[in-house]
Amino acid sequence: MNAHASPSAAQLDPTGATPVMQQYFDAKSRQPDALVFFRMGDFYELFFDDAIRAAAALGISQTHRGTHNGQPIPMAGVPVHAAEAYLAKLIRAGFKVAVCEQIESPAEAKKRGSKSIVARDIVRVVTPGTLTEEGLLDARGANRLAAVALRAGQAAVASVELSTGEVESLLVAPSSLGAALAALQPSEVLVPDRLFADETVNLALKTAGGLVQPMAQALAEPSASEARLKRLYGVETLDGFGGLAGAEISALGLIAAHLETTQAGKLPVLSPPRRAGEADVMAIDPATRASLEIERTLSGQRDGSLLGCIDRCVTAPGSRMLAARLARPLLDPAAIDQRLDAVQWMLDRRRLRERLRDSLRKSGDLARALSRLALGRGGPRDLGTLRDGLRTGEALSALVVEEGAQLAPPPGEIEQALGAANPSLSVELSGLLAELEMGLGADLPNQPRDGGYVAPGVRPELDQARALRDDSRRVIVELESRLVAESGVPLKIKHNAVLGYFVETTAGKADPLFQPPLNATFIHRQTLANQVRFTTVELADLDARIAQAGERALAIEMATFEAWREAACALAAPIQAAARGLATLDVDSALAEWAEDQSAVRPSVDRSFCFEAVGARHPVVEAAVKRAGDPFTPNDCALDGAAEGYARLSIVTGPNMAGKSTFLRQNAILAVMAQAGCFVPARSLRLGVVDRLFSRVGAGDDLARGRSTFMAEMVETAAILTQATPRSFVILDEIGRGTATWDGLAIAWACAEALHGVNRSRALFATHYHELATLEERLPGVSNLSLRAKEWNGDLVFLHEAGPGPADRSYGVQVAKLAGVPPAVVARARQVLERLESEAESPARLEGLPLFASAAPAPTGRSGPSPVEEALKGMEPDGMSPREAMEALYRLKGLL
Ligand SMILES: Nc1ncnc2c1ncn2[C@@H]1O[C@H](COP(=O)(O)OP(=O)(O)OP(=O)(O)O)[C@@H](O)[C@H]1O
Repeated sequence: MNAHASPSAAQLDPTGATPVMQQYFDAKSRQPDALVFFRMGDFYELFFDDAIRAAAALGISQTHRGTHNGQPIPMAGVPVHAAEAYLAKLIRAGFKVAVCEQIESPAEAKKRGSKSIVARDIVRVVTPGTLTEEGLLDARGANRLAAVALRAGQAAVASVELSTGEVESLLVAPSSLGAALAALQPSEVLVPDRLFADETVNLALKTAGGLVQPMAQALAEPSASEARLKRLYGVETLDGFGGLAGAEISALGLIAAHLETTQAGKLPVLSPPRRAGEADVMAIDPATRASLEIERTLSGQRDGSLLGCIDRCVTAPGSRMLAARLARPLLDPAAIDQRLDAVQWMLDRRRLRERLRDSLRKSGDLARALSRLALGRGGPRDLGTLRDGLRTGEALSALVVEEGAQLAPPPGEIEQALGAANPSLSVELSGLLAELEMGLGADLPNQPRDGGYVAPGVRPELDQARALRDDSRRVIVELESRLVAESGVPLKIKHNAVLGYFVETTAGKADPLFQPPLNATFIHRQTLANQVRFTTVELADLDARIAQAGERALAIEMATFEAWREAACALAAPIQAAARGLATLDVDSALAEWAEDQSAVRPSVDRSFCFEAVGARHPVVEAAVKRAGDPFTPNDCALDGAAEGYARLSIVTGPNMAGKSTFLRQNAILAVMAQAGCFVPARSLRLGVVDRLFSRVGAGDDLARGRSTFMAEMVETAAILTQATPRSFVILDEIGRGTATWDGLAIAWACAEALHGVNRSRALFATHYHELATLEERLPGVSNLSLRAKEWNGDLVFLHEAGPGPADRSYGVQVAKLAGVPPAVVARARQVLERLESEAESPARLEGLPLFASAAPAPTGRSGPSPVEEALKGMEPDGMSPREAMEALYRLKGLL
């Protein structure tokens, strides 16, 4: 990562190292590609190459500690109490960190012999996908560890959200790997070596983002994977998970292997894998997802994305669930209706909704707290989060009853969520809640060893130890005044970690304490520049009693914590269900809140091929336009895949800046929102479910992958033309604009014809090639739409209104003027334009084109294979790179 001269410790010969460094070498050899955080007292130390790399990444100083084989050992360290912030920085910079802890106290080590050093072991390897700490996670964002595997022609994407214990497995066609991964937005992806070497998979991995971890091929082998998976879940057979396919077992097995190493044997509490099929969710490829800015803007921000705009959730788990819904809209109208019923119910009950949301605000992140507890990283504060979450669940059900809303049974989704979140319906959960309510004190520290969190009156032996400790402290105060009175010396009793309790006085006043008779009572301990410290037999005795009582109190607290922790982990499944219930109620009420605010309506989703939007708006652009004090113009859009009621494909024209892109995107976003179960910003929407959504809107250069703008555009267009179905919804913006005019027009023309006649998808096709408007007369399912602008006193006024018919002209020169292009250049452009327009041939020459060019060629009467078939025979798709495949496709097209 950084230039450095020191070799990695993993390559050094450990012979001759001190015993502590032997331990270090041993740890490093087990995690050669991770930075090793080696615990030494209050610091995590890094050595050799790790020290140099970490010091550079963290901006901390690097020093040396002793020598190894005659060379100074580079060292850098971070204090244990501040380690989390440093860890976060290293993980973000792309490092893995192995935490090597002292696993016994120095006193325990001494028992084995005076020369023994404390035992150390790697207790965890921190990677981006295995984070669970609050400080390291984005509260409103998911943090998924994914794995991909391929077996018997099927691909699987498995994922786990370790911080909540959710596991999922998805079986897809290998060509859909990219889309499936993009929907998950993993932080880390595990991939078997062999698959990593595959160019297409590699591309999909790069697009999805996250740290890619190649894994030994052997870890993905069937029997090894199965065994690991059984171990992870503690089951004898995987049958209970409902016939996992081979690829799924491999992918889940990779996750199990990774968790075994990184969690050093501590088992997380995981829910059984939730199976999702490609058939259940709308496929949205990575380019479409990015261009519609569903979860993030093109520059990677949540603010300004669709999610950022509509998210009114009051809890972080709610926001995560909403993000997951938008990432994967559903396909089944009945399932979509269930979600919409729940939003409608919340919308109809404003007062109840407000009270529910107030209550939910106090609920915290139940699932993440539970996960930390299960992994042994949790503390009393996490138990407090469990208590608050369960208490909220109880309060919500009570609220619903209070408001009389249970009289007519709530929709299934609400009823189920309320039931799961309500601990009073389960003896065990209500028992745990009662115990935590009673047992947890007011101050809840992060670490169990900080003590003070078990409430008084819960454990009599704890109360006794505390009383003894506190009583002794009172005796110390008395002792101080007594010693002052007896000695006549102004002294104080103080405490520190090294000496315990001691008597302190200033150097100038200390003399009498060294002289008889006082020296019989005061025993000298330490002389500093300005102070002298003593102890007395009585004080030493009290010190020991206080320390013992304190230790005893802490031991009782830690044992109590452990008992509660175990009780909570034993109830992992119902607690996770309660967490999901609370998140569901948050999402449903937040969507209702947003719908009320934005006058959004319930969409009607069915199995037709219709798309009928009336008075629709783009939620994000509308918000931006309104912030600037302007109104947003709603627009209608009607398409019919069956091309019966309306056209299947609309050619959208209009001047630059007229609102074409906004119009295209808003209709695609409406489909996403409706199928995700949200109300939509429109006066009405009727939608026949969309199986795949494609958007090719203004791609930039993809230099990282060595593609020009035009090449990137064509790759995306090729994907659409090969994958879009009659159920799909396609928006294409200015196809062909990145090349010579006539080439561009020709490509745009051919694509429109293919979409209309071959793919038969519902499509909006924005273009500046006005020649395409003539397609309306040539093809039965094509209509023209345009976004209007008018000239007013020589200036252009945008109406942002979509209406039937093509645009009359481009107004490009007027837009250039609006943009502040110097007047002389604008005037010259006008001259050139007039000249070109007068010379231009009429579109009549297009009339020579054959109708339905994309239809299959007529039979030639020849009996042998066609040139296309011949050429196809000679092709070896498995050995082709995507670019070669594209080129081959063009060659085939050329043969037609
Ligand atoms: N329906 C609308 N109501 C109000 N303002 C709108 C509307 N649609 C778009 N706008 C405004 O117009 C601006 C330009 O819109 P958009 O980018 O969609 O135009 P375009 O026709 O695609 O332009 P170009 O052809 O230059 O790409 C938007 O940023 C927004 O501010």
